[in-house]
Amino acid sequence: MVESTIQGNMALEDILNIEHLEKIREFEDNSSYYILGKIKVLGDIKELNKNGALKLPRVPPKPGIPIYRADDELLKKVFSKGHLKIGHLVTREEVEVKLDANKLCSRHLAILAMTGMGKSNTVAVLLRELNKLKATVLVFDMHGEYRDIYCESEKLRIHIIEPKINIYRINDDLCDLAGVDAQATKQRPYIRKAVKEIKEKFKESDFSTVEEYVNAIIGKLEEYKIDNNYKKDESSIQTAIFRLEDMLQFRKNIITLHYNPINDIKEHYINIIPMEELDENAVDIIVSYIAKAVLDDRKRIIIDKGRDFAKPIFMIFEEAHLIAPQNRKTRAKYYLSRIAREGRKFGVGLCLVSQRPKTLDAETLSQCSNLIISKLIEPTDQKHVQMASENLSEDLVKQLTSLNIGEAIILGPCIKVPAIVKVDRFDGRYGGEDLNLVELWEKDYEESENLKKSDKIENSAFGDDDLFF
Ligand SMILES: Nc1ncnc2c1ncn2[C@@H]1O[C@H](COP(=O)(O)OP(=O)(O)OP(=O)(O)O)[C@@H](O)[C@H]1O
Repeated sequence: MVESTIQGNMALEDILNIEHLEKIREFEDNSSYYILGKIKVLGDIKELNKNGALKLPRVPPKPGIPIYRADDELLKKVFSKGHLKIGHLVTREEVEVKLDANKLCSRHLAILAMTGMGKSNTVAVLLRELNKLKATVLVFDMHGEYRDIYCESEKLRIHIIEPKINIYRINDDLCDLAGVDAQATKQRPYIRKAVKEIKEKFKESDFSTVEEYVNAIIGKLEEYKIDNNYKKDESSIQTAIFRLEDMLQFRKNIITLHYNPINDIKEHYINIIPMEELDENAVDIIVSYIAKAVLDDRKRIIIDKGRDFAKPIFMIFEEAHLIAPQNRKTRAKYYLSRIAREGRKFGVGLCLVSQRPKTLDAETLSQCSNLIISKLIEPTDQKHVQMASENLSEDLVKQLTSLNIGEAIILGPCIKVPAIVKVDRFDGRYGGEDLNLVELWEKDYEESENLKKSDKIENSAFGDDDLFF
């Protein structure tokens, strides 16, 4: 791979001022210019022909040997043998780049780029390609971008899972879901005590609705309120009751009973969980609840039935820096890093999508061996990614600032050698695309003008006394 080139001219090397330059220019001709290319040896073709792998030769090439432009057929052997058609080499339109789906999903993936550089488009292309492989995918769709995804070339199997949480199955998170302050040292123990006593007395099946269950907890708290032993905490207990009543009122669309998210996941479908209406706290609780349920479920399948019965699943987390932030403890971060460490053995793959890599948890990011990185100009973002991924070399980092929209450096086990790829434009529609504001203004203005005209016509034609009743 030619990493960089410079152009020079021996005759101009020591020029000190413009007059000299003008004089020299009268005599020089094109032959005095030279181009110097810095190359990186990617591997030995003989090995490639033998077993399709690119092995670095032990000995560097001799100085002065001829250099040839690699022909497309050779490049196709390196880049076009995978399962997932993601695009083509940025310098070779005819050389398709196909990624190894096994290595991509089992060794996890991070899709990183500053905003507007094509992350969601890349996700949409991957979803289409994974759908062709009948993959089971679960997308935590923070902006509801993929809810209405539509592809021209491929009938996508899409299943929408409205975010829900079975609050009988959670304990401490119940206080958070109810919005009990993390420092509420009195409310929390009382809620925990009430939940514990209720669960000792009743099974989940004893409650037909989530209201019944929450009101049972509130009933318990009411008992504590009139109990002399807890008199001193009466106001805290009352506040806890208010919080639970608020939860019933404001979170009723996401709290439920008798629900296991695993039963909601359709195998071989792109399962999308639109989370645009949830606040950060609810997102954290739901993402961790589902991520834990998936990991436990896939583990149990392998432990009970063996690897041949594994049900691989690829989970995509948009806005991953909000879910697994670098400097903040969240539930979801704990489960994401567990999946990043253990998921490979149980067929659970992770894809983190972020436009703020420096705020993404470095430990979780470092478990993503595959990277699709588009333009990152923030040096702190670049440094953070480089520290988290040993395969991202200095020379590749230098390329990051010059990438255009839709161009990405792809590296890791999913591709034989790092490459700069022009990602295909998704052939369909997803929610994140840039709006054509001028077109929308024009259309909306015309519609409103036509509306005014038709109102005028209506009024003038009928006038007031002609209205038919
Ligand atoms: N591979 C591509 N080829 C050509 N144009 C692209 C490509 N990917 C994205 N674009 C253009 O860039 C725009 C933004 O793309 P996209 O929504 O994928 O960016 P993004 O990084 O997800 O942005 P955000 O961070 O805001 O979600 C798209 O509307 C499209 O016009």
